[in-house]
Amino acid sequence: MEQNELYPIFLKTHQLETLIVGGGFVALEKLSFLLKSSPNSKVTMVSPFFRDETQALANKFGIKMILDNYQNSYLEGKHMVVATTDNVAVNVQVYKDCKERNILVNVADNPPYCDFYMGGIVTKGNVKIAISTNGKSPTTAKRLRQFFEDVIPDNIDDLVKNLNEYRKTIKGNFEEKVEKLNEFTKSLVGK
Ligand SMILES: C[C@@]1(CC(=O)O)C2=NC(=C\c3[nH]c(c(CCC(=O)O)c3CC(=O)O)Cc3[nH]c(c(CC(=O)O)c3CCC(=O)O)/C=C3\N/C(=C\2)[C@@H](CCC(=O)O)[C@]3(C)CC(=O)O)/[C@H]1CCC(=O)O
Ligand SMILES: NC(=O)c1ccc[n+]([C@@H]2O[C@H](COP(=O)([O-])OP(=O)(O)OC[C@H]3O[C@@H](n4cnc5c(N)ncnc54)[C@H](O)[C@@H]3O)[C@@H](O)[C@H]2O)c1
Repeated sequence: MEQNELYPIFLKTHQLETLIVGGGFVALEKLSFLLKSSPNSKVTMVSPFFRDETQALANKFGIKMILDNYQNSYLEGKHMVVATTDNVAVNVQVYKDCKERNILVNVADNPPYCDFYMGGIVTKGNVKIAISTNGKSPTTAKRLRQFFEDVIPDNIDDLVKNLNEYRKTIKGNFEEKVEKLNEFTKSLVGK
């Protein structure tokens, strides 16, 4: 069976500078999911035109808006870039400019021009699950996200917090602590 070899990482987007190029429907979708998961993300958007819905969301979250065509100078200081324009040549240029500068880049909805994919994301308190179909079916990623949002109990966060407290009370060296935490939680996976 074909395997998904992507490596998920959980970015502290409030410590990173993100640029979204374009201000239309796709920009709105990518911005919405970014902010849903990470409301304190530091985002700049550059586009000669912003749709009203994009503008409204951006205002709510204090996103920096630049009314201009993309230029490579806007990449300065950016760690991560998402290109969403309706101009293929511009998106490819963004991709090339980012590669030259070692900036992580995602040309939305265009897998060959992505260093990373956006995923389906489920958040319950401190617990977060990211879902990828290896770029094969975003619809499946969305449906799985909805499924897990439904079946994972909201109080999963209580378990995490309780274990965090319990962990502080355990005496002994690292190995003894790990053993106790594993013993305490083994019923969760029926082992
Ligand atoms: C998960 C999610 C996150 C997000 O957007 O933040 C996401 N797409 C979502 C929805 C969605 N996107 C599209 C549809 C319409 C149905 C369809 O076409 O399937 C739907 C479903 C809907 O809207 O119902 C259109 C589409 N998307 C891509 C292509 C190109 C292609 O597949 O080749 C096309 C066709 C374009 C065309 O026709 O030209 C590609 C990508 N979309 C990805 C992410 C990356 C792979 C993730 C993975 O590994 O699974 C990847 C590779 C790159 C990227 O963009 O990062 C978000 C769900 C969030 C949620 O609900 O939780
Ligand atoms: N909307 C969808 O669900 C969808 C699905 C699949 C593919 N696509 C494709 O994705 C692309 C974008 O779609 P959309 O619906 O967001 O289009 P859109 O018209 O809503 O938005 C395009 C945005 O790109 C901006 N733009 C154009 N040239 C630019 C430049 N030089 N620099 C910066 N910004 C620039 C425009 O100002 C506009 O804000 C299209 O090529 C479309 O075919 C869209």
